Amino acid sequence: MGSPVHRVSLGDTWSRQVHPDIDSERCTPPFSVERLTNILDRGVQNTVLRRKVESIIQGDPVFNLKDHYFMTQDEQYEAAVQKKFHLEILARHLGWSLDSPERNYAERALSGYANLNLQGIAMNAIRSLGSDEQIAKWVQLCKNFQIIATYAQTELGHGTNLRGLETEATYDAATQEFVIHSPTMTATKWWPGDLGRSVTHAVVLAQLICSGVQHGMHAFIVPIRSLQDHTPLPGITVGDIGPKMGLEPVDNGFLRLNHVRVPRENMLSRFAEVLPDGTYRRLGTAQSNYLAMLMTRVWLLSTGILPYLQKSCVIAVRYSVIRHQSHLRPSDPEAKILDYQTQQQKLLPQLAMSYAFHFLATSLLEFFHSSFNAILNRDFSLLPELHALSSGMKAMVSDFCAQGTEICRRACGGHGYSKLSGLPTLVTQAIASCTYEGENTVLYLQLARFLMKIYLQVQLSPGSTPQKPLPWSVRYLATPGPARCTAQTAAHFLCPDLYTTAWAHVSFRLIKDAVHHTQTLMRSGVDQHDAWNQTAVIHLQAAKAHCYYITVRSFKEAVEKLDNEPAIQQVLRCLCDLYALHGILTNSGDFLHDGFLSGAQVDMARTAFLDLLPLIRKDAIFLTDAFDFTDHCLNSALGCYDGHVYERLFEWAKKSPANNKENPAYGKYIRPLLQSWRPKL
Ligand SMILES: CCCCCCCCCCCCCCCC(=O)SCCNC(=O)CCNC(=O)[C@H](O)C(C)(C)COP(=O)(O)OP(=O)(O)OC[C@H]1O[C@@H](n2cnc3c(N)ncnc32)[C@H](O)[C@@H]1OP(=O)(O)O
Ligand SMILES: Cc1cc2nc3c(=O)[nH]c(=O)nc-3n(C[C@H](O)[C@H](O)[C@H](O)COP(=O)(O)OP(=O)(O)OC[C@H]3O[C@@H](n4cnc5c(N)ncnc54)[C@H](O)[C@@H]3O)c2cc1C
Repeated sequence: MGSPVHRVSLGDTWSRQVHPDIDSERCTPPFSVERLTNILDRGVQNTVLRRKVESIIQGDPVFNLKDHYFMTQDEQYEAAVQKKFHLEILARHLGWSLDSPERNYAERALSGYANLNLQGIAMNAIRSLGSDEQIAKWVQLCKNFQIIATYAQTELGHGTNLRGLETEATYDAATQEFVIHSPTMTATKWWPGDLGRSVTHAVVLAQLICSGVQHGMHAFIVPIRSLQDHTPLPGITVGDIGPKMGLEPVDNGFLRLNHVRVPRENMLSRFAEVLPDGTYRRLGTAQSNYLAMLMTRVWLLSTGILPYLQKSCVIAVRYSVIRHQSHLRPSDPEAKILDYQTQQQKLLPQLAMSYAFHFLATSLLEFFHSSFNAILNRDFSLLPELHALSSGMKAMVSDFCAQGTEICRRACGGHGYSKLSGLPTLVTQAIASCTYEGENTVLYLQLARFLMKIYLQVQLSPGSTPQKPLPWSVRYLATPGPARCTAQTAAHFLCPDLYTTAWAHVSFRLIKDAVHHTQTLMRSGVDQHDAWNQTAVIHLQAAKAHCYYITVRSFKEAVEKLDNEPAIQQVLRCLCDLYALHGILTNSGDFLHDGFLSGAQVDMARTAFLDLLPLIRKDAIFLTDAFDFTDHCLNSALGCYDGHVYERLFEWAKKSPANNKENPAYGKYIRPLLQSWRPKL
């Protein structure tokens, strides 16, 4: 086991002793939690390094998070910049370069509490859209924090429809400059993170116009604020967009550009360039400039989105073995709430999802890394699949993480509503990820469009070997499986091949149905675009099923690779079973629709699912400990490693400014109100 001292980090006196209710859960680990942590970290050396970095972070008073929940938005913003600044100084001192593992671990430990993260997304844009010279120049400036940048694409009027963006970049051959301009109110850039009060530069996405001809969305590096005194530069109107649902430390901003001139070299030109005389040369495809979003979507899955669900699981599961409420049997002492089947049914599928998405994000990242260099060298053959898959997976993971964090929050009853639990912050962070970096419905529909194309391609040449092999994620569309599920007992549903086949079947059928509906409409004379719109809900359902199938398959394959870790393989197998069956049960209509499953088989699947709950329940604390989040990073009164929920909640509440100053409302209103009746008493 890893040293608990590493995890018990808040320095509270009672932390030295772990609460007996959580201690007893950790008595006899059936597998090595430490090994599982190493697997999640992708190597023991990474675990060692991560912990070293986390100890440095949590030992430094500037990174203390204790007062965070009592801060105003303004204070949270300032504290988040302070942390970023301090991290930068520390990193220079310790030699942690911006892309180093140490730096990533430090960011993970401070996730949500330090800002200026759009610097990373702007760098993604420069790395994917810039020429080698531009990368060398601008990435270096960003890395050194000589400039602070954001990615400014979304406008007041358009976020999804990128062809509708109104910001203009008109080339002036006389001066060899672009004139960047917001021609209308709705062209105002709206939402970019760190823009409101912090950045000096923005990667601005604008419609390129050369000699009166529009060439679509291109990226331009635009200075926003003076590097001397941080005042907005001439022609720039910039500010904060005001209060939001969450993400208080981030200053999301607006930006209006009034004929701002930037040199020709500031257009990112890997996939398109403008020659000095104004000649436009396209070097990629019309969508090449969308590459920055694709890269960020893949990157965000494991760094920015999944941790919200994992942390929520840690907090809710730990709390659920401390919290006692009511009695399982009248004569028994009050039960731990995690012993109620309904509590297990809420939390354990979320835990299973946390693992499923970890392996999914890992395989997507590997796919991305293996194809990125080819794309940069203008080999776009893998791009359609990568775009479709990353769009669908970003939508699915953020959707489920948003639902899952909220399920965890509600599973903690009243205390889950307290910000001190950490859960409300995690919920609002996860919810934001359903919208940013592509609104989820829109992203699912991108995947659906790809699936329809592949399906039609397969149908055109049924049985024959296609000229080039189908992309790996959709190969199952060429080989439909059995029309009926063969399961005859509940135990049969614990077979990974059986439930993976079931998911492939449902996904295949929904894609087929969606395409069939679209084509029927088109054959009846409905125009192609209307037909798509009138069947979009069905296509959406198909895309979701495909995503579920891919997740089940990647989880199954990841577990199969763990042959040399039989104990861990066994527990992860249970989680994989639970994940697949939970999906079947919550979408049972789709499996019953064409008789693939009978009602009796759904009952069997439910029995298998319910039987898994107590098995996983006994390992639940180990499975959450394995994520190895420090108490500092969880920043939750409910979720600390030591289980001292009530003491911590009480101590933290006592620190509230409301308890430490005179009540201004008393003198002004409460006393006069109470006293207004006095003469009559
Ligand atoms: C370490 C710890 C750190 C912690 C760290 C946490 C930090 C937490 C910070 C959070 C930070 C948030 C940061 C948010 C930052 C923003 O939110 S930035 C703004 C992001 N905005 C978006 O994502 C907009 C989403 N929308 C889109 O991308 C486009 O509208 C769509 C959906 C792709 C559609 O575009 P369109 O031009 O209408 O294209 P469309 O006609 O649908 O498609 C044309 C063809 O191009 C293809 N295509 C479209 N896109 C692509 C593409 N990318 N590649 C290839 N082909 C493509 C289509 O498949 C289609 O192919 P065919 O079917 O024709 O063969
Ligand atoms: C917290 C946060 C941070 C952000 N950070 C940044 C940033 O740093 N930089 C940046 O540039 N942007 C940023 N954004 C903006 C974000 O990327 C956009 O909000 C997002 O892409 C969605 O665009 P939209 O707001 O225009 O929504 P819309 O596209 O207007 O969506 C509204 C509704 O219309 C539906 N809809 C739209 N188009 C279609 C369609 N074709 N088919 C079917 N339904 C459709 C959607 O499904 C949705 O239900 C951020 C947003 C948030 C919330």
